[in-house]
Amino acid sequence: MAKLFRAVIMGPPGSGKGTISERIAQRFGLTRLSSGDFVRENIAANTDAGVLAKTYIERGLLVPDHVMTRLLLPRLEEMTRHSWLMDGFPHTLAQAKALNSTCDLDLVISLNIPYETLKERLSERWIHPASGRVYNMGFNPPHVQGRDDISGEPLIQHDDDKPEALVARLRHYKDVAKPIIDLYKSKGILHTFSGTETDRIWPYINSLLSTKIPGTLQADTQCIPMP
Ligand SMILES: Nc1ncnc2c1ncn2[C@H]1C[C@H](O)[C@@H](COP(=O)(O)OP(=O)(O)OP(=O)(O)O)O1
Ligand SMILES: Nc1nc2c(ncn2[C@@H]2O[C@H](COP(=O)(O)OP(=O)(O)O)[C@@H](O)[C@H]2O)c(=O)[nH]1
Repeated sequence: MAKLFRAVIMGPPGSGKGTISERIAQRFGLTRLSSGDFVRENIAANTDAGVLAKTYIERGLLVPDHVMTRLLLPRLEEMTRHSWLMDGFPHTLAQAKALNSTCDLDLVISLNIPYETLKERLSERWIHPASGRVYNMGFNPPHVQGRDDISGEPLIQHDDDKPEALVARLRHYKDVAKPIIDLYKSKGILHTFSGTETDRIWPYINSLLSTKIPGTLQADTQCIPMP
């Protein structure tokens, strides 16, 4: 039986992880997994891990590694018959190691986007908080200004996306991502894409994945449950 395909997309805030993973999911039929969506779902469902995660998010903090792995790894273990692409996890080396002992990743996409571009994009990013749908007033504006296309509900901007918060977020990303990137590089599965426009990067990602994915989507290799 063909092998399953498991991939991770990494990059600083605003680098296009959400936008590109949506395109990959549509084009290749992978299940798109987003750590932010998992966190929001668990908070909404009041699970133990969700209640705990909320106490950090409310203070503008990242969710600690042990809570994130408790949230995510069981979901991955359920995905035994799916190929997937993960956005937002791992965010730390500890998370990368936990993921490593659960699944063999086939490929990691790392997006390398200049700071000025990130700043511009994030200042124009608007979000529908309930669904996580992302808009950009220049690049992919909503049909009706300030409203989500599907629900019609109001869009919001994250305080985090303001330029004054961005410098610190990017510095933090560089620090935490370096050892993860080194780890994936040493495994030979890292592919880095640089540029200022998603539409120009996309053809390269598309052709890379076309060489890696064909016929790989219906296998039943398994994620091994963590001890
Ligand atoms: N891997 C993770 N480790 C710790 N906390 C996480 C992780 N993934 C998500 N979270 C938490 C902290 C985030 O502020 C929150 C929402 O996640 P997410 O929607 O990915 O954030 P974001 O939209 O600010 O990221 P980005 O700007 O990179 O798109 O969930
Ligand atoms: N102008 C412009 N905006 C883009 C481009 N690619 C993505 N965006 C927008 O930039 C913002 C950040 O993209 P997103 O996919 O959310 O990045 P993430 O934070 O890495 O998940 C969103 O508002 C996107 O709609 C691009 O090529 N040009």
